[in-house]
Amino acid sequence: MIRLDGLGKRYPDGTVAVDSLDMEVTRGELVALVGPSGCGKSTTLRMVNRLVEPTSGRIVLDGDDVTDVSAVELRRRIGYVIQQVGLFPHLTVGDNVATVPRLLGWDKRRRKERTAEMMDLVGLPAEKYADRYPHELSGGQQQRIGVARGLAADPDVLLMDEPFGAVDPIARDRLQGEFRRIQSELHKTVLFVTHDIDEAVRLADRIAVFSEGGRLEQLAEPATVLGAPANQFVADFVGSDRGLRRLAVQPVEEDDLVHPPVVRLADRAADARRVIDGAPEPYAVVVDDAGDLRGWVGARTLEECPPDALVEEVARRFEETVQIGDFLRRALSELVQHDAGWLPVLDGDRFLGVLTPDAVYAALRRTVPGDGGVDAEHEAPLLRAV
Ligand SMILES: Nc1ncnc2c1ncn2[C@@H]1O[C@H](COP(=O)(O)OP(=O)(O)OP(=O)(O)O)[C@@H](O)[C@H]1O
Repeated sequence: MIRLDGLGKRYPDGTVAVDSLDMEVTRGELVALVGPSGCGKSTTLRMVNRLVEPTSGRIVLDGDDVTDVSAVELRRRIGYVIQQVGLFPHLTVGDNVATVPRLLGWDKRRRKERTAEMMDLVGLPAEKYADRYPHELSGGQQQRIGVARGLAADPDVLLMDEPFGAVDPIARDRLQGEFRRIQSELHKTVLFVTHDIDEAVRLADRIAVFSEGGRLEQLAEPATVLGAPANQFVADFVGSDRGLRRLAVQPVEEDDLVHPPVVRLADRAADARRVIDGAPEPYAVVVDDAGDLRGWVGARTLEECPPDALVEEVARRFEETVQIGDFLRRALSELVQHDAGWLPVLDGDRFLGVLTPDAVYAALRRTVPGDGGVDAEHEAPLLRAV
């Protein structure tokens, strides 16, 4: 979808903002560009829509070299959302959203319909907000209108430069969540500049880590960048708490699970007790005949009830469960919140096993595909701190 071929920018004063960048972004993918200040992220982005002219290399968009495409045509194909410029203060919010459709000569009715659709998408209905002026919106609302404006002409590609940079952390968190939802509906091809590694981890399909001079140090999925940084630069950039960050991107997998004794609803208490006897922990998980989770039962309860009582009569419900594939962060947060030693993991209703704090720790230490960068010894102390 977007291919950068030996792309470079040397500013007239001799500053090499981007050296020779090769990179591909596939259709529907969101790639976050991260790196220290001044490493050429914004320059890279602005070369894609030709706000900055490259001094070397090519940008190929869906097979077309974009230097051969007119600026108007580019604007239709590429949406642009930025933090700094914001909205035109003298235009209403509705007119701001309709900026590109107006430039493209859409008629009034089509513009109005599209504006209403985009404003709904970002949760600010046109009836209420379209006639306001930007200063009559909160910072977070303005950012949302920025996103609506970027999407208004239904571009294939969206370039976003610190789009949520100017709002407080809570509004930022909400905007990120909303943008994830929008992206899961629209599947735009997105290049997203951020200095916030957590934002990149949360939103990106892949993260591109740049160093000075627009050098690409690693381009990989968030879990790989955090779990197997390509080199010391990337490891330092993503930070010493990357072990914790991995919680947000690493899913619970079957191999992580511990398998306690399992009893059935119709088992007798005495039989269930015998099943628990040999186990390291004094409890069993209770399932029905279909293997669906129905609760748990402790050894003491089974001892105290009549031996021919049914498990069904004494089983207790779990307060929380997680699904296979949920992220470890959710699992760990449930374990901590309920002060639980174990958390059942389900596939739909079917019981698969339990996750313990030790199992979460082991899962975080699991090597990720593409390992071979910074070695495991380097990583172990970081994870031990989790
Ligand atoms: N018009 C310009 N003339 C000269 N140098 C420039 C110009 N614009 C940017 N630069 C330089 O190019 C380099 C890359 O800048 P760029 O804005 O792309 O970095 P960035 O990674 O987006 O930084 P930040 O995270 O601070 O926004 C910097 O050294 C910057 O000073």
